[in-house]
Amino acid sequence: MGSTRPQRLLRAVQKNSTRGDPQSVISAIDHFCRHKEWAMNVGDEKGSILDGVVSEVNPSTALELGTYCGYSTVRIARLLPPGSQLITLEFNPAYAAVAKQVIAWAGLQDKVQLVEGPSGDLIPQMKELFGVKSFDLVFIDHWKDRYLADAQLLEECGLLRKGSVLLADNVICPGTPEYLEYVRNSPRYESRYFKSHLEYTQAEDGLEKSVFLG
Ligand SMILES: O=C(CSCCNC(=O)c1cc(-c2ccc(F)cc2)cc(O)c1O)c1ccc(O)c(O)c1
Ligand SMILES: [Mg+2]
Repeated sequence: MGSTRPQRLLRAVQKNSTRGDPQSVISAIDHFCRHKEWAMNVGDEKGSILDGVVSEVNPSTALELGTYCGYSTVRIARLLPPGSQLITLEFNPAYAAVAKQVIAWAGLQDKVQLVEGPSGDLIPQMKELFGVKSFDLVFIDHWKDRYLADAQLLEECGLLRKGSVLLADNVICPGTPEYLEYVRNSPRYESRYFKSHLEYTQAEDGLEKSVFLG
């Protein structure tokens, strides 16, 4: 049984970064993806935009949809103030197993709750499972055809408050047309596009930042 790409990415992290140093973990993954094997992390260019939004929001409670190998989980968690929590949902058990180890290697396991399962089932359980009142920030980076359904589910479950920020990856490539149409036309959101590139490539992509108006 050969190794998978996420397993090879994890080995590169353990080999080329310092345990407990999130920045070195981020750099090791970016180097691996740029020079060895492309992988669907948000990457360094869009990652800097993500950092800016996280720092601006300074969330007490944040949610990530789509953990993959934990790259954006580490980017977000390293910027969280003491006492704040990041909950990250991953459907794929193999991805979750690698992400857990990447997050632990970075030393951020105390700030992160990684939950395995389908977002559509888990979102309605956030209040009872984690005592979440509402999310200050939601980073959306999972199945592109689940973005709209899960944004509306967050609204319906009362998990967004006036000022909550949704930040969505891949709104151009692979693309999330129905989600974009919704947040850009709904009176309940103030939406803005951050033009960038698909991770580690020159293809256009970008992040959409949408503030929930209540
Ligand atoms: O992978 C998933 C769905 S979650 C990952 C969503 N993310 C993406 O798909 C994603 C994709 C791309 C991208 C890929 C190829 C291109 F040519 C261009 C762009 C970029 C991103 O930044 C992404 O976030 C999954 C689910 C259930 C399973 O059982 C399972 O095996 C796998
Ligand atoms: Mg993505």
